Amino acid sequence: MTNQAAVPNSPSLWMNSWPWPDRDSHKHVRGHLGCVSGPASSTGAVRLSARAGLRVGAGLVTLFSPPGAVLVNASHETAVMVKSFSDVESLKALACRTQCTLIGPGAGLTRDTIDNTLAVLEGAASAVLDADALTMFKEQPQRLFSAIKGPALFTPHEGEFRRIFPDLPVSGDRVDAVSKASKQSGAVIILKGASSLVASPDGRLVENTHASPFLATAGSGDVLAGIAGGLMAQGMDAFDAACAACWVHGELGLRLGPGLIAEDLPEALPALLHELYAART
Ligand SMILES: NC(=O)C1=CN([C@@H]2O[C@H](COP(=O)(O)OP(=O)(O)OC[C@H]3O[C@@H](n4cnc5c(N)ncnc54)[C@H](OP(=O)(O)O)[C@@H]3O)[C@@H](O)[C@H]2O)[C@@H](O)CC1
Ligand SMILES: Nc1ncnc2c1ncn2[C@@H]1O[C@H](COP(=O)(O)OP(=O)(O)O)[C@@H](O)[C@H]1O
Repeated sequence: MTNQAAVPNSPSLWMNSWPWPDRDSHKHVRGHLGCVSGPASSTGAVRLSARAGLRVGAGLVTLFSPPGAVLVNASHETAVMVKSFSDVESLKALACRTQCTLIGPGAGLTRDTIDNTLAVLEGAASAVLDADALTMFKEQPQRLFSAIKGPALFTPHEGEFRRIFPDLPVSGDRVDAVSKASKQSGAVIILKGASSLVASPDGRLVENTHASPFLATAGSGDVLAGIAGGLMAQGMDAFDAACAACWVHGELGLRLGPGLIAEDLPEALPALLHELYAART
């Protein structure tokens, strides 16, 4: 047991590290987020992440798309860019040009997702792994953990957490489970749920209860991953970005309430960001 108490999440924990642009900032200074698309039939999830990353302030967001999904991605996107990759080497080369690359939402339960996830961890300066990028390592979690070179954030829901940390029961002491998981893997972890826990390998631990049950809707977690990735692309520490993303995501859920769908979340960000910007010290 860790006997560790989680610190309640609040803007005071991360507001001073929020990456606001300077007067002279240009888009390249504001960071480049890459988001890896799945196949043509499942591109929506990662587009939600990309949109959230752009809204939260990344200067550039590019969808890295397999050739067969380029048309569907390009026909949906305007400010988000689309680049094709045909193999792991070309994906790695694209990820190398980002400050953060996100993979997993809608990636698909295929061997390609394993290879692409490893390429992202090798190429990108930092990485966010969600959904299928975690699930696909359920038979070989150590292979995933060994591939982490830089800051990495995992954003599992409980089902995904159980798959890659089968020895750490989340049905019991969640704080203990997520703390150990973070140390075991070397990644910052958001264990999502009605209350979300954020753990860092260095022992930091925060609990976010600032949220709404209306966030329990398809694609909401994809947006959370995109917010965190967008902040990491702008240079925010992975743990601070994870805490900030949980709070902001929760606040959006509280504001939007009944009728909320995932697409609403990135579009509601500007009003909230205006308030945080005005409140900065
Ligand atoms: N718009 C789009 O394109 C969208 C596409 N999406 C994409 O779909 C793919 C599949 O993702 P997914 O999360 O829906 O399914 P999956 O990984 O099979 O896990 C489901 C199983 O896990 C368990 N479980 C336990 N606790 C849980 C919890 N708190 N929350 C949820 N599940 C929990 C539970 O099983 P049980 O514990 O009941 O046995 C449950 O049956 C993935 O690529 C994702 O990105 C989505 O993002 C939606 C929007
Ligand atoms: N009852 C709830 N109260 C508050 N937040 C919730 C609740 N249920 C789910 N959430 C949040 O909604 C998001 C759901 O993410 P996830 O399960 O990955 O869905 P998806 O894969 O559809 O994006 C998480 O951020 C989670 O913390």
